[in-house]
Amino acid sequence: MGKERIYELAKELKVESKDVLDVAKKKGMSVKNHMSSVDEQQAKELRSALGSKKAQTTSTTNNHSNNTHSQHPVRSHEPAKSSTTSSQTNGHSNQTRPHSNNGQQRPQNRSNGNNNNHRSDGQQRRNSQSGNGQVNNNHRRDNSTSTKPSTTNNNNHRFSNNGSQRANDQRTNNNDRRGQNNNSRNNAGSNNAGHQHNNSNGGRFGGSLKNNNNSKYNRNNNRFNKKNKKKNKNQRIRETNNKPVAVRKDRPLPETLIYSVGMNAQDLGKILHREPAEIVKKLFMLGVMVNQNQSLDKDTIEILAADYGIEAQEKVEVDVADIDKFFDEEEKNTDHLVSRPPVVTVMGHVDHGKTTLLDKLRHTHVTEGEAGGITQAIGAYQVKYNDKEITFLDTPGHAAFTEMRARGANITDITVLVVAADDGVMPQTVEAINHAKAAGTPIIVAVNKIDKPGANPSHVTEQLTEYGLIPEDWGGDTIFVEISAKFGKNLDELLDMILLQAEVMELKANPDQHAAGSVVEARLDKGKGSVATLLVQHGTLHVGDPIVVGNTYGRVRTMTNERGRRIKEATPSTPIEITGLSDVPEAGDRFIVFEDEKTARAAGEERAKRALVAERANTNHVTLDNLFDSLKEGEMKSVPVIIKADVQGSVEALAQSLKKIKVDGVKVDIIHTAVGAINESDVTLAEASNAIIIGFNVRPTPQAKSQADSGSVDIRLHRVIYNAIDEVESAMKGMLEPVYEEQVTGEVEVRELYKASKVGTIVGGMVTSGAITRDASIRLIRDGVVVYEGKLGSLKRFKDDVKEVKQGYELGLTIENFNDVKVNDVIESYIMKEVPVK
Ligand SMILES: Nc1nc2c(ncn2[C@@H]2O[C@H](COP(=O)(O)OP(=O)(O)OP(=O)(O)O)[C@@H](O)[C@H]2O)c(=O)[nH]1
Repeated sequence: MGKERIYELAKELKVESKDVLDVAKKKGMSVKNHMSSVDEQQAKELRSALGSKKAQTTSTTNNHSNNTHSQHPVRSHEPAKSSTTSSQTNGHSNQTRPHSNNGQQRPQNRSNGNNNNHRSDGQQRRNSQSGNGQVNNNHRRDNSTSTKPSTTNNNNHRFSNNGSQRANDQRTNNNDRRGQNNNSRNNAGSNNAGHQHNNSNGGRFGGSLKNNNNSKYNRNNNRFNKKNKKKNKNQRIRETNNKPVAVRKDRPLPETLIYSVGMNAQDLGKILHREPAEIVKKLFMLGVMVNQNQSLDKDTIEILAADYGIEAQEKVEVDVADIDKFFDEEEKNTDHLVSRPPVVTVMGHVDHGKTTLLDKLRHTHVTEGEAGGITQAIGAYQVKYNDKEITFLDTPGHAAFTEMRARGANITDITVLVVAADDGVMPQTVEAINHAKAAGTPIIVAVNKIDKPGANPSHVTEQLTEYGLIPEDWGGDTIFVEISAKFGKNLDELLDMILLQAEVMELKANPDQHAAGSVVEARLDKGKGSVATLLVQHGTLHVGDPIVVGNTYGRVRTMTNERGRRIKEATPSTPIEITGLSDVPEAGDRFIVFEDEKTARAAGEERAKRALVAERANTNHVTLDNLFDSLKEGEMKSVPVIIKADVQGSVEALAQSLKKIKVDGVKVDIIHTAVGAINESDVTLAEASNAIIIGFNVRPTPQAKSQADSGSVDIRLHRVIYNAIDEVESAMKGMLEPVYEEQVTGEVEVRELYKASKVGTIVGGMVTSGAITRDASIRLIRDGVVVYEGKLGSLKRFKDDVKEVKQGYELGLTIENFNDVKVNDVIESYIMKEVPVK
């Protein structure tokens, strides 16, 4: 217990500070003014001296006006904090116990850590024995009793009151609102008292308690009173009764604090049902100095939780943008598995007959009821054979499509390797084998063009054994089918083999889940917007499904099969063309169906944002590490190229291939790529950037063509990707500055020297190797050291000027602007020769 100031005592005892000072001085205490302080013992003395005086005055007043608004507060409050020795005090305590024990008061007491609780328990029991009437009586009696017990009581009063006052002051300082809360809490205490004593001046009792608090607790109450001084007391009591009680502090802590990293004290306060200020304070005690809005890290939050004695658990944030994760989840979903058609990719070398085979199958083995339908080039289609479906992916077959094909192989179950029987294994045949092997897909070899006169199927088989593809007849396990795609020979056998292989593989999927799959290709259609060919790999895709495809999203607006027929749903292994996406996805992108469009949108937008960030991060920033490269790049020439193609897949493939062209000193700079015809804006862009436009399977619009002609923009149209690449490559080579290489042509040994006043030193010598020419550059070498580099002044054989002197012949020569030649020097002649670009 600390010291107390005179004015505080005066306030408490409701007397003038002067009176307290006087008494103190009389008692020999060293006090000067109202700010002087006295110790605990002295305060006790003063209280008893002044308190008894005061009490006498009060009791007199009470006798006069027992039922009026008297000075109840002082006395009615005092016993609340008192322990008792006399029966009167007991009575008094009993009636006041409910205040301290009721509602808000209890936790406050607990937090104050005083002894009242212990006492009040016992007292409560006694109180209940005496009953309400008794309480009231006690109370009434007490109102008029002497204040004798207050001597002892005051100690306790001080004890408990100091505690609460300290807490209260602190709160008031921290937060004004808190101070008010305390008021309301105190008021709540009085409210309860009010309820209990309603029949016998309970209202006044309640009010008095409040007043008591006001006088002792803090300025807030005074302020509150000032504000309301015009209102009468009853009104005030009513208001007090209606005031919402701040219950926050008393709400229990959650069992587990579920948090996210980066939460601040305010966020945590909400979860913990605690004031943010309390959390800030707690953190301060734990050595973390933060304000309410500062983000907290994982460790801090966990320490805080531990300090509160509760578990902490980090909230698992679901990254909706991670569609690969969702895809994997759908893939792992193995409920209700049913057989699905195999997905087949046809690969092989250029012109070996892939397209012919796919076209033939497409036209001969169409799904029932759809015969005669217009076949769309959607990059994938299904054929029906023996009541079973097979899905064929029409992936572009050129080596330049490597990347896409590698992606395609991921969705492929079986690879059909087409090898022309008249041509045998070629580079892209090997490449296709490697891709299929890398993807782990079984290979069925279709030896094609067996109808051709020069066909040699067994040679093909032999060649393929080198790559591990050994037919069953030869002890291997690879299926070989000899076909003629052009004439449809053995195509049924090929389909049989595919189905057989599929059966062995037990291909299954669950059609009862959200659809997931991959993009086969995508394009921008003038009328329909983004059009994507998707292959459903898991689940069933429905019209209206909210979907995220790569970095785009949307709702499946329309769904058509390869024959342009509208369908409502697509089961596993079905290729379909959909519209309704926000943007054009890329071939090989994955798609996932979401529960609702909002999440799909959020995921799609987030993915697009991340892709943009990644792309930006990829653009070269100069760092110390790449500074040298950048400087070198500064010397590089670039060929700006605009790529327009019919489908996204071709755009990608062409772009990738062009980027891969290696010509030292020149690089391809792809400034724009898009799907669709070459339009005026492409030409404008090309004009501005001095770019070449490469059109793959597309044509320029008439306006674009005339604009290009007048602006002399180079538009190159191709249908074969190789040609496009070749063309760009040669353009790049043509751009290079010629590279020259020194070539030593001959050597002359200096044997004699003649000095001529007009021409300087004349060298007589012999060509020891090669030949020396008049226009060659020369180097004078003495003892292995180059002494001079320059040009010849003259070259003679005997007296005649000559253009060249060959090995073994003597000559005479002069060196331009140089005479310091010595016998035995060697003159080396050389030329700079242009080196062809590799
Ligand atoms: N005689 C004969 N010719 C065939 C056969 N299959 C394909 N051809 C021909 O071979 C040529 C190339 O066939 P495509 O189907 O275009 O070959 P591809 O492998 O698709 O070629 P790219 O698309 O350029 O990679 C065409 O002229 C076809 O008519 C066949 O079984 N027999």
